[in-house]
Amino acid sequence: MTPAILAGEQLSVQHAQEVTLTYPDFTWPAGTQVAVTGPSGTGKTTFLNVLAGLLRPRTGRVSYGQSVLTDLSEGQRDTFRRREVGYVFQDFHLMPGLTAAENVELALRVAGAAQPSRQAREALQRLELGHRLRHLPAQLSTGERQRVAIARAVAHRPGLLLVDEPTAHLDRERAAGAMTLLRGAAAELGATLVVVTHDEQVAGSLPERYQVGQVGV
Ligand SMILES: Nc1ncnc2c1ncn2[C@@H]1O[C@H](COP(=O)(O)OP(=O)(O)OP(=O)(O)O)[C@@H](O)[C@H]1O
Repeated sequence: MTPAILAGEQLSVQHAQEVTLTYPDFTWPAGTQVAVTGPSGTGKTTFLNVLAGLLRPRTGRVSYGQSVLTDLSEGQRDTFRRREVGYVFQDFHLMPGLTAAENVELALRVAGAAQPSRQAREALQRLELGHRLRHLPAQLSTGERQRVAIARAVAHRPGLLLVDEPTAHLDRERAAGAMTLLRGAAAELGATLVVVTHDEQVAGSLPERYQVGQVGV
């Protein structure tokens, strides 16, 4: 994939009649690594979902290179997400009935990868999970499950890596390790890394910060 400038302007999202979330404008060159911070409930996860094309904002536009994400049809946004986006969910969202390798392979197939099973194996090996390929998520530690989720998110070489609360389930040492992995993976791809976090230490480990916090009614 070709990493590209990610930009947003005049963004707001309405979830329900009474909740309107507004976002500051941003322009992030390819390869930017940014922490999204702000009080609970101000719309950080919602923001990631807009960037992923999972959610259409009420107002404003998001562009990624030449594509205006907010102008795309739902089908086009699905294609964008499968090809350009790697998303590490807070609770990982691994398929419980699939092994570690199958979880990564499935994402690669969906992204149209040429050799999904070899690429899945290699992605897991790079994250030091070569000895866990045939394990089910329930047979893995929390840190290992997270590494599978990271492998799944980066294996198709996305230009945009979105991560929700990567350290929520980890102790301090593992949290630092997870951030090193994510930053290294993004740097290797030249991808933009957007990390939602409550953890000041995590936020401080990233060079840029995007503060979310205005809730309108
Ligand atoms: N699908 C939805 N339908 C209605 N309201 C929603 C929906 N998703 C989120 N909200 C509301 O939108 C607001 C922002 O939610 P969001 O999860 O994006 O915030 P957050 O900053 O990530 O929160 P936290 O830090 O607690 O995880 C909250 O008030 C939430 O209740």
